Amino acid sequence: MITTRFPNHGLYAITDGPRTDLLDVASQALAGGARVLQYRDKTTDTTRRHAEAVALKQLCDVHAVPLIINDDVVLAAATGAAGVHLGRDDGDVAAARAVLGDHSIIGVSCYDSFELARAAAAAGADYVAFGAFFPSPTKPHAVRASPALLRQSATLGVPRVAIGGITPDNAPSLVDAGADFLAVISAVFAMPDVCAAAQRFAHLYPPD
Ligand SMILES: Cc1ncc(COP(=O)(O)OP(=O)(O)O)c(N)n1
Ligand SMILES: Cc1ncsc1CCOP(=O)(O)O
Ligand SMILES: [Mg+2]
Repeated sequence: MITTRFPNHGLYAITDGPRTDLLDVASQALAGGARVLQYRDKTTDTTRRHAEAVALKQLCDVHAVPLIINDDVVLAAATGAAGVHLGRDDGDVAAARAVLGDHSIIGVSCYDSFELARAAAAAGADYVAFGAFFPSPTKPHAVRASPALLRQSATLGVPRVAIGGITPDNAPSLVDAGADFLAVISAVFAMPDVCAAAQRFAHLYPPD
């Protein structure tokens, strides 16, 4: 099994399927410089989800990019993905760690809460995610977070991921506030040229 180092910073592209061209657009995002890819599919189609996650894992291996599975520890284990992303309804870090092992990447949603981030870091999360920072086309009712939270969380010693309504135009304010990763769905995958869209985010960070 190929394991891929988790990068220090960059574009964290999150897929927006289900869509028939998933592999093609994921490939374009990676060609454009995405440094982490998350498979996010909120359907219950277990068979398709497994097949797509396997295909994305193979694609990510070619690019030496870690694949993170949203919500689903079992799917992450079954596909040999680099890790899992957990929100408040998705189980805790210890349970995921017990299944996925010490070297897996476990990310945790902390919404607008420093306290959630402190607890996640203490529980062994590999990164903490905050947001939404801007109105999100994907999650219009997401709680809103302030860039001050990114600054405050520098003390936690884990990478900070920003999510929610991020575009190439508003992203620099989050990079300035300390976001190590920009997690983006629509401003990458809803764009007509996915590769070019990814490049605009990738260029906001220096090479790793
Ligand atoms: C990197 C990253 N950050 C936040 C989320 C949101 O997770 P969650 O709150 O569990 O919501 P869903 O994405 O599951 O709808 C994420 N997926 N990735
Ligand atoms: C999953 C999630 N959690 C908070 S906002 C969001 C959606 C981000 O998508 P977009 O980049 O399209 O705003
Ligand atoms: Mg979730």
